[in-house]
Amino acid sequence: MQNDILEVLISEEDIREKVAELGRKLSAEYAGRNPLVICVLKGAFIFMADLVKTITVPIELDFMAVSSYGAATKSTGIVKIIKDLDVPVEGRDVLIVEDIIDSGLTLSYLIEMLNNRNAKSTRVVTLFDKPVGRTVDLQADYTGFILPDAFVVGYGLDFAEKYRNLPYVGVLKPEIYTT
Ligand SMILES: O=P(O)(O)OC[C@H]1O[C@H](OP(=O)(O)OP(=O)(O)O)[C@H](O)[C@@H]1O
Ligand code: HPA
Ligand SMILES: [Mg+2]
Repeated sequence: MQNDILEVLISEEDIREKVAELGRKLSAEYAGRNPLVICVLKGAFIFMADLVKTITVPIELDFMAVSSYGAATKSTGIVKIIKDLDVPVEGRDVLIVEDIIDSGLTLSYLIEMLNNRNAKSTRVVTLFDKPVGRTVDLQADYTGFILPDAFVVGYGLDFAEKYRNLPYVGVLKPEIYTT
């Protein structure tokens, strides 16, 4: 698995520090409130698990599974809901937890859905942001790292369902996805 990585972009230690910093900011933002924290599966599962341990206000969790990449390195543009939320969001302060914002299509779809369901507030925290990939105008409220224009894997991020369990984020060797 490690042999398929061209370059480590962000180390395990750098991720740990950044997650703790985001947790401190979110704890301050949500002081006195009880947000509903939504994990966008599958990619955000590791970030979600690490992040919520650093948030010091009471929260509730829910999970949603959406997919638009499949075994490709470009978004299909079609956001497929694989699992919807279990609880209503009406009147709730919602925090969406994403691993990466690339084209922005997944998030714009989710934000519209939550607005239609009358969430009280919707904020987004993403660990990674690839601004050059954007096809829709959209920004997270909290961002960990800005990434260059390369397909990355690890810390939850996959290529064709592999590499999610790498503890760091790295660039995949192009021959892995071009052959
Ligand atoms: O901004 P975008 O271009 O929409 O890309 C970001 C989304 O793509 C990935 O999910 P994917 O569809 O690969 O599903 P996965 O989380 O199960 O890997 C990632 O986890 C984000 O949810
Ligand atoms: O660079 C990426 N890697 C893995 N999954 C992704 N989904 C959007 N961008 C990426
Ligand atoms: Mg994926």
